Amino acid sequence: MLHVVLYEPEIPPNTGNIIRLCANTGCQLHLIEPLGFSLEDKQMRRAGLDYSEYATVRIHKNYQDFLASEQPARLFGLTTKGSTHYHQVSYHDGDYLMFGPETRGLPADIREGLLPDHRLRVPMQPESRSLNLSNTAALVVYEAWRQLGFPGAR
Ligand SMILES: C[S@@+](CC[C@H](N)C(=O)[O-])C[C@H]1O[C@@H](n2cnc3c(N)ncnc32)[C@H](O)[C@@H]1O
Repeated sequence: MLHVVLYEPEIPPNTGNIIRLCANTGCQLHLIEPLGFSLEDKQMRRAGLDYSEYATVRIHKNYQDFLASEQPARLFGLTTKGSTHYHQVSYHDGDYLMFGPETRGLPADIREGLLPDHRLRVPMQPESRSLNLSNTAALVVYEAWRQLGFPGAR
């Protein structure tokens, strides 16, 4: 199983999209607090998620708690400051794919704590600043799931 990690997400509809993405691709979703909203938020409810989709979500109090409880063997961080392109990685079952908050991205200390070749970037035009969080998650999750042979898909 692949794992998706949202570090301190801020915008409810992005997290709603990613909950659905994880439910559809069989990923475990980890949300690292503080969240910029409540999971009961009206905008989250508007995403129309059902109970089984929420079942993919695990909440962690902070990054240290996440590391201590999950002990990820391989943790990748998606960052506009990454040097490896996301499609050049050979993904493994059990990999963790972490994404930063919408307005700030992953903090420098967390980025720098990752192996340099685990800091992944999605190619963009030179003048572009960043992609939308949930679009980025969809690209990377589908690339990793594709490489694994779409396990569990029909
Ligand atoms: C809206 S972006 C954050 C923008 C922030 N100013 C930055 O430069 O990281 C939210 C998250 O989406 C992901 N993201 C967006 N565009 C990306 C790209 N081109 N390459 C890798 N990750 C990207 C990252 O995880 C980022 O933390």
